[in-house]
Amino acid sequence: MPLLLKPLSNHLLFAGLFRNVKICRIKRRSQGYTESCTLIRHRWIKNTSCVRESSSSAQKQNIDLSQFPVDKIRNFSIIAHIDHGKSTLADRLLEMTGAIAKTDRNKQVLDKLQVERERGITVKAQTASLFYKHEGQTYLLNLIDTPGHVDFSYEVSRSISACQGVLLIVDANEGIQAQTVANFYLAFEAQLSIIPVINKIDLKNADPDRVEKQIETMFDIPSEECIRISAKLGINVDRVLQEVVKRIPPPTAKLEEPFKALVFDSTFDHYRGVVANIALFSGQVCKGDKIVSAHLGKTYEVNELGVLRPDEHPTERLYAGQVGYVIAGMKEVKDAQIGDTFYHQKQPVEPLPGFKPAKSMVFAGIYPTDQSEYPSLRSAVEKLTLNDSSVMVQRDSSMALGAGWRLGFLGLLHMEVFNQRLEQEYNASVIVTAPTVPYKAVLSSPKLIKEYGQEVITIVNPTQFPEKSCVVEYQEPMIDFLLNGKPVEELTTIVHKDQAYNTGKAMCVKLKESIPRQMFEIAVQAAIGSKVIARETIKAYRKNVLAKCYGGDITRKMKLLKKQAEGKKKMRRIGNIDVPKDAFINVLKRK
Ligand SMILES: Nc1nc2c(ncn2[C@@H]2O[C@H](COP(=O)(O)OP(=O)(O)OP(=O)(O)O)[C@@H](O)[C@H]2O)c(=O)[nH]1
Repeated sequence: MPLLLKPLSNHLLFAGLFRNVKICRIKRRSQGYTESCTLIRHRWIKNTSCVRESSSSAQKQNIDLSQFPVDKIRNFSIIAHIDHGKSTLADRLLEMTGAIAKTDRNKQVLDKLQVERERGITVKAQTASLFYKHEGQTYLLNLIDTPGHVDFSYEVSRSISACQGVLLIVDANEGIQAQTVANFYLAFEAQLSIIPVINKIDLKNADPDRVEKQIETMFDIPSEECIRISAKLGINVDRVLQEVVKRIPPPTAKLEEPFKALVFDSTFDHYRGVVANIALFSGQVCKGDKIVSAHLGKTYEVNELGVLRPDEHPTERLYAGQVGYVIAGMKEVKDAQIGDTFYHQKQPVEPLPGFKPAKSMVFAGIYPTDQSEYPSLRSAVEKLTLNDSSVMVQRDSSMALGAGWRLGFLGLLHMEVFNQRLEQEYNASVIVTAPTVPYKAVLSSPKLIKEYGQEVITIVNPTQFPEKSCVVEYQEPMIDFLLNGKPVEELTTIVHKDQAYNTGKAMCVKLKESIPRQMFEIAVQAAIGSKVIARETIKAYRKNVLAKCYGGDITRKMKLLKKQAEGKKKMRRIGNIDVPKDAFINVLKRK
């Protein structure tokens, strides 16, 4: 029986009725902005996206992207530590370029997911194309807002692959934090132009001078290159756009070469199948073209393509250097994997390198609460992992809970957000087992070595722990402590992953208290592998031992300098940092 919907006065019927299908989508207008909702089995669920008020200039007019040759394009990401103001700055840039209306309701527009709005954090990178007039020329700026939390850093590394530059936002009060450093290095290693932006200068405790010096010391970027802004109040934000045009180079894409595009993000739309976000490295593509996925070798016909403003805005074509979306009848999740390359059917190209797989740090089992819901949960997990390719998926089963999966996440917050998205976006009801970290076991039993085909195995499921008698040793993840980027062996410690952040933070604080200030600023960092999880900064100090030594008594001056040198000898040198023995004792005693 078709389900009948009675349109309410202030509701707008969006997608019609499907024969024998109890799913309907409507848009309802509430307090000035429009929300799309999905009705499934007589239950209202809020959809993942909120369509915000757009400005009149951003109404769906025809956009001819051919007027933007490569030299009129700038692709950039906004990167920063959590809460330093990336999404707020993105709002201002969208407003200033007319993509959204300037109203109090348009807050963190690029945080489209319900989970992002509820938690007030970004978990998915989002793209928006802006048109910006500068010195009589109109530029196409493609902005990607990224998450700040370490658990979503995979989003940052993927976004960076579609860009030539970044805005590195630093809070004028908090200064450089762990993810500022980690994200800086991601951009630096990708050889992108980095524009430091000191945000929140309106705060009472803002100290932009100090932050400018930090940026100069840590990243070797002259303080004159920093832009001081208040994203909240819109102070000096216009300068950010001017500098994007001036300092970020255009993409090196060539229009005359065959079409080649990198899939840097994908979502699954319940009605239209896979929507792939692509960055065009060369050539052009238009509606009706036959494109091939290099990963699967499958051919698809382009049904729709366009730019994100930040909502989908169809266009006729996309050209080299541009960033947009493409819908090509891909109904299966595996049809558009993130990192895949698309090319024209008749012009095969060498695929782009794609992305390094993410390394899972936390594992948990996920099972449907009711086994009859296994097929629908499988489809939900597949669709969500298309949108979040950093989740590792392995089939699993348990005597008590039945068939399910063992999923690998980048951290506990990542795990929570994934489960919340399963519930909110797919109406899934799941049982999640206690999270564990991956362990390694060095096997001694020849039988087991033969069975696994190797001597060292990784265990992500506690039930697969081999018998103690068959194992030489078990290994678990550990933190290294870094002083100005150099590891300190003595402080390397093994802790449970759950306690890694707290232990790392506490030891960084203790080290900061114990290491005397030196002639230069010192970054004390706790890291797991190359991932920095906590950080403290020891400010620079310049002690002039000759300050009280008046006149030209050279022997007295020599004595003072010798004494200073002897004092330094007592300290252990690590790289270029002097660490007194007491500092080690203090920190280790604390354990
Ligand atoms: N006073 C002041 N507050 C700001 C400014 N910019 C952002 N904020 C506030 O800082 C908080 C975090 O801002 P967001 O824009 O969500 O930060 P974010 O970096 O996008 O956060 P994540 O994406 O979760 O990492 C919000 O409460 C903003 O209102 C500013 O210039 N001044």
